[in-house]
Amino acid sequence: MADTILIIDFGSQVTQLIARRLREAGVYTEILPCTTDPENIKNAAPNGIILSGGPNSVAMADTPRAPQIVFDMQIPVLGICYGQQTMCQQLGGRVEPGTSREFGRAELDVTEECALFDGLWAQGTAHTVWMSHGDHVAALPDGFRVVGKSDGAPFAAVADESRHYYGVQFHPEVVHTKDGDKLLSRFALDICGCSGSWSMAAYRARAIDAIRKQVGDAKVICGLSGGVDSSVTAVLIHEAIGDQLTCVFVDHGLLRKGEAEEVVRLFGGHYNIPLIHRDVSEMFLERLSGVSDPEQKRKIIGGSFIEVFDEEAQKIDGARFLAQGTLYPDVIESISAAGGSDVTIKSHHNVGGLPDDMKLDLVEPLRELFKDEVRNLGRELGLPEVLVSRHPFPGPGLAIRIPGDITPEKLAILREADAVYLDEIRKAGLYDDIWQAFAVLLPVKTVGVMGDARSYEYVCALRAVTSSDGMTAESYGFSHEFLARTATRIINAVKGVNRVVYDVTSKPPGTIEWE
Ligand SMILES: Nc1ncnc2c1ncn2[C@@H]1O[C@H](COP(=O)(O)OP(=O)(O)OP(=O)(O)O)[C@@H](O)[C@H]1O
Ligand SMILES: O=c1[nH]c(=O)c2[nH+]cn([C@@H]3O[C@H](COP(=O)(O)O)[C@@H](O)[C@H]3O)c2[nH]1
Ligand SMILES: NC(=O)CC[C@H](N)C(=O)O
Ligand SMILES: [Mg+2]
Repeated sequence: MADTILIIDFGSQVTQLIARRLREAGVYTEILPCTTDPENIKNAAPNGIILSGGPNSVAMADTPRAPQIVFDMQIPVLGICYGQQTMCQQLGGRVEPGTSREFGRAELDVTEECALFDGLWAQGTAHTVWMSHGDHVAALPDGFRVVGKSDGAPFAAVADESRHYYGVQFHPEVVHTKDGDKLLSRFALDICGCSGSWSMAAYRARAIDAIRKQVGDAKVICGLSGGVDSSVTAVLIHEAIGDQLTCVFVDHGLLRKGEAEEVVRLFGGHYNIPLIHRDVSEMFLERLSGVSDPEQKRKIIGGSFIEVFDEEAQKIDGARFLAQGTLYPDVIESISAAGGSDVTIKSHHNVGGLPDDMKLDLVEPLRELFKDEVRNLGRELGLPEVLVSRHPFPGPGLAIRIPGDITPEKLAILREADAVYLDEIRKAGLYDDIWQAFAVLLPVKTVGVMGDARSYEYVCALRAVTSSDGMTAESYGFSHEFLARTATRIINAVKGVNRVVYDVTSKPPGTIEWE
């Protein structure tokens, strides 16, 4: 069994980032909700435990606490934000509510040396950290001492080295906390004694094991879009269960130009996995006709996808499972997690857009990973680089790139404009510098002058972003010359567009897609 750090989740938006930082440090992690049965904590046999942040207030009655077993196991514990607060209170300290709020950047003064900071942050130095709290620890339990403070948190870092207990009010897991990753790695490797030898190869082995256990000798169908996530999912599952797997590629009429042929060629050519190609474009377009609300579009698409998968499953005797390339960002944006803090931003078709009465059970081996980790897993599995480094393309396709209602005419215009845009990006050698690029067709017509005549046509917006995991993103800084050239080519080549604009919004406050 690998070294394990257990994360007890109190519902923070960034709990998964703790897991991710530990994976980067070569440490295997498991996340359990704070309401878990204490037996599960014992059975995980962790080397150490991290208590996450959360939206509740320790100062209120009936808010979650760490199961007592956490403190009975005599292993190192690190409490982060809510985790620090509840740890201090449960061990005999006190938390004060709502007097000194800190959100965003703060300065941590290291007031004393401690094992957690060893070799990293010296006494008397100050460091930029990221805070997000209203409550703070106001009295320490026996055995603890303060080792760092900030303006809003007199007990911003605390330690009881004899028991190997540590607490921080700031969030070491977010990139805005400088060297926060090193702090977490120090906790896992030096304080908990993990070896740091866990890797994507180990993830692959564990995932394959879990897939075999879950599906037994049943048959599985896998929704394959030709994108990175579903390709990695399919190859991983194929490695686990071989010919029990059939892939289904759904052509919903919302794909990009030439995409269906490309998927069949890219995937069909490389792998020995049966691939069913279903053309259901008429059904999708009919159901979407006249619908302009983004969430309604997403629900219709999610439901229709499942209908097609159900039909295909029935044709394959005994197919009980549906595999999807769902990633963690799809999950966090779509549903409210155990702690109840996550708000719904948009219903990703494969999570929040799923119907309630699903017949197939889900197999989602990538559900805890971020995009760049999936790419590394794909490389580990030997997928070709052209597949692994493809830009993401959303399941609902062009439907969420045409604000307002969708018509065959608008789809045709968008397909052409998008193809020209991507061709220009490839020609300029920029494809791999950009995380995702696409065109959007706005439901707005403007006046232009073309060949001395008046035109009255749609506006096309171009979007390109850089990102590492899609959770945050920045608009890509094209040269003006590139944008002007591309705009000219789109207007010349695509009938129905007479104006092109570039979207410079980052995420947040925008999202990557327009709906
Ligand atoms: N056209 C499609 N046919 C079948 N399944 C699909 C289709 N589009 C999406 N899916 C399913 O929905 C999942 C989520 O879609 P998503 O776009 O996030 O992933 P992807 O297409 O595999 O990868 P990428 O993010 O690189 O586009 C996919 O992994 C796949 O299982
Ligand atoms: O498969 C998907 N089904 C969806 O419903 C969906 N919505 C957004 N996306 C993709 O997710 C990433 C983040 O997008 P947003 O910033 O727009 O939420 C970007 O890469 C988006 O393209 C989706 N992918
Ligand atoms: N991010 C957190 O864990 C916040 C903890 C608690 N809700 C507070 O405001 O102090
Ligand atoms: Mg996709």
